Amino acid sequence: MAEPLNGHGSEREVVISGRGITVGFGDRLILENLDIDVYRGEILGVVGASGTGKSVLLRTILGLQSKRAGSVEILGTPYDDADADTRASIDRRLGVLFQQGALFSSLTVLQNVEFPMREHLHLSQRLMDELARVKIDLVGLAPEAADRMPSELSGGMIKRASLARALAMDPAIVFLDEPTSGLDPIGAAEFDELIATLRDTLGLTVFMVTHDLDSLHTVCDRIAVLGERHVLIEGTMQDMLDFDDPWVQKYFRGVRARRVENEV
Ligand SMILES: Nc1ncnc2c1ncn2[C@@H]1O[C@H](COP(=O)(O)OP(=O)(O)OP(=O)(O)O)[C@@H](O)[C@H]1O
Repeated sequence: MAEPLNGHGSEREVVISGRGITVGFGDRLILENLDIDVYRGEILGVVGASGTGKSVLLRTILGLQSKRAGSVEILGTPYDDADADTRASIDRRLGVLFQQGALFSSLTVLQNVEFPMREHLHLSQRLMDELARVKIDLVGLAPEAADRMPSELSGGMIKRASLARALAMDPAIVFLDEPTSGLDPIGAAEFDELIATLRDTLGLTVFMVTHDLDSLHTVCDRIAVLGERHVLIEGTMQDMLDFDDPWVQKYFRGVRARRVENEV
């Protein structure tokens, strides 16, 4: 297995460990005997053809999708068999940004960011407001955005607001499902930059499902490719380029990939 590229993951402390993960729907197996490790402080990009099970894997790690076999350990604790209290304390260390942003449309940005705090913490309204405004600032939104409704936000602002909510509980690990989808290239590059900055400043570990070759080139320390119901290969971008598999070659060395390579 490849070393993470940057110093953050050099101790190679595993913060997510999935072993033998098998998930199916009816008679269709999506993931079979899949192993995956995520190291503290790294940004792992999870890629694969459409329908290979990237979102299913993310949901399975989070315990939102039941599996037929396998185990998941998060932050050194077995997650599957954990009692409710242990599970809740792990959940508090995880932040999630789902594919569609998934903000509550009837709540302001501030109220959306406060939502997880309300669920998990017992804080005064004033303190929650203060903390939520810090998160809103952290993701690069103007203070006025706090009082806006999601319908009044651009796509990029929705992603940032969703990220602020994912950061509400000061998570150790953030899961991002296609965070740059629907953003224009400039918005996507800015979001990538934000993710890298947050990783550097907050020491986050990031598990990012993405189709975005720019993101893979610019912010991901390691990449895991899903295919044939398991992780086909994991490693650095160079490992991807050297890997002898038709889909991997086409994906990382295709026309779009060459354009990205020339630009970064
Ligand atoms: N709840 C479900 N019931 C039945 N099938 C499902 C369910 N969830 C996912 N699937 C199927 O599992 C497969 C993998 O889905 P998943 O959303 O994980 O793909 P993906 O790799 O994230 O794809 P994309 O890149 O298009 O988002 C798909 O064929 C999908 O139809």
